[in-house]
Amino acid sequence: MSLPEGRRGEAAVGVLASARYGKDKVRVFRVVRDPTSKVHDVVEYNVTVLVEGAIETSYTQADNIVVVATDSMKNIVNYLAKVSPHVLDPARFGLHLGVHLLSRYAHFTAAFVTVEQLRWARIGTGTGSDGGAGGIELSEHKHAFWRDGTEKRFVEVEVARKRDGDGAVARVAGGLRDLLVLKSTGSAFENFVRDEYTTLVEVDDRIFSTSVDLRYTYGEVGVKLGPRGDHEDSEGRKGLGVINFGEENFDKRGTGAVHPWEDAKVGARARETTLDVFAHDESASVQATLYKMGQRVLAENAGVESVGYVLPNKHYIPVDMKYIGVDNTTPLNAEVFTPVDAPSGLISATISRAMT
Ligand SMILES: O=c1[nH]c(=O)c2[nH]c(=O)[nH]c2[nH]1
Repeated sequence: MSLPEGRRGEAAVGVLASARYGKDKVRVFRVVRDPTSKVHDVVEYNVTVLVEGAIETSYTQADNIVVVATDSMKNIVNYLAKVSPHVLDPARFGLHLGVHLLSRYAHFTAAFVTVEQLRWARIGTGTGSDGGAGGIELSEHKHAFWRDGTEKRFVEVEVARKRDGDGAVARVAGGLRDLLVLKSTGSAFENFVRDEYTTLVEVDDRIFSTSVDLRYTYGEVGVKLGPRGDHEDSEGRKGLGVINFGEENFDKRGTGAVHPWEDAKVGARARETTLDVFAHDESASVQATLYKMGQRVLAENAGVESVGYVLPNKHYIPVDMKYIGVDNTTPLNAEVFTPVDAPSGLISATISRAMT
């Protein structure tokens, strides 16, 4: 078999095995105003959009005719943030973006969209500023928000064109990153391997702190693609109408009771469950607590197929005060700790739904 040619006509030593491109870290903020109630909803996203398809020649032949500029992809993210009815829901917005990219550009075979959501929470009206909801049943401010921690929710959407015929399949994963938690008891670590390398003492009571990264996956769903070209809805908005999350746009094959576009519920439930297990488990180890979290998330969310956690074990070391005659190391006397940035343990696992 002849090798492809390199730049100066010599035989290339490599072949393009895979190629994917797009825009990373598209920062977008959207406000949705209700003109009647004057209540505003806001979202802030970091969006990544990547595509695959008939783009090889842009790499191998320097042929940009197949390239939709990454700058245009950024524009598409902003445009859909303006016109998509799904913009307030990261999973639906990600699906809309993926479906729109394949509907609009026939030579793309797959789109990979990640939507990371930053936490803007309403300021409670109890904080006493004007603009509060006053007499109506709303205890939170209509248009003032605060950044509720560094935790982020994310959704990863892959929309892949079916090889035969119309439509595409969507694979969706959701989760959260950087949820920092700590408990000051209810955690032990005993009966581990003791050998010539062991210095760690066994403890039946310790501080347990971790920064939760959670990622869960849904079963594949069928998706309809919109008309090719500049599809417009009745009000002339391009890109709308290709997805509406009604039954007619999705087939449920491979999913259970929960669909990926219901991710808002699943994400909130998985977060609550993670916090609940963390708080209440009499932890024998990070590993054992992680496993219980995964089991609960699977049990409570029928459409979820697998749950993965990455849990750093953020060590808090009791300060040795024997030099001054003070006991700060035996379990009940350990009160002053040094939080250790590095090294940390790193415990991860994925729990998949058992085949029945
Ligand atoms: O929960 C734990 N799991 C480990 O594997 C481990 N290793 C260690 O030093 N401390 C801990 N804690």
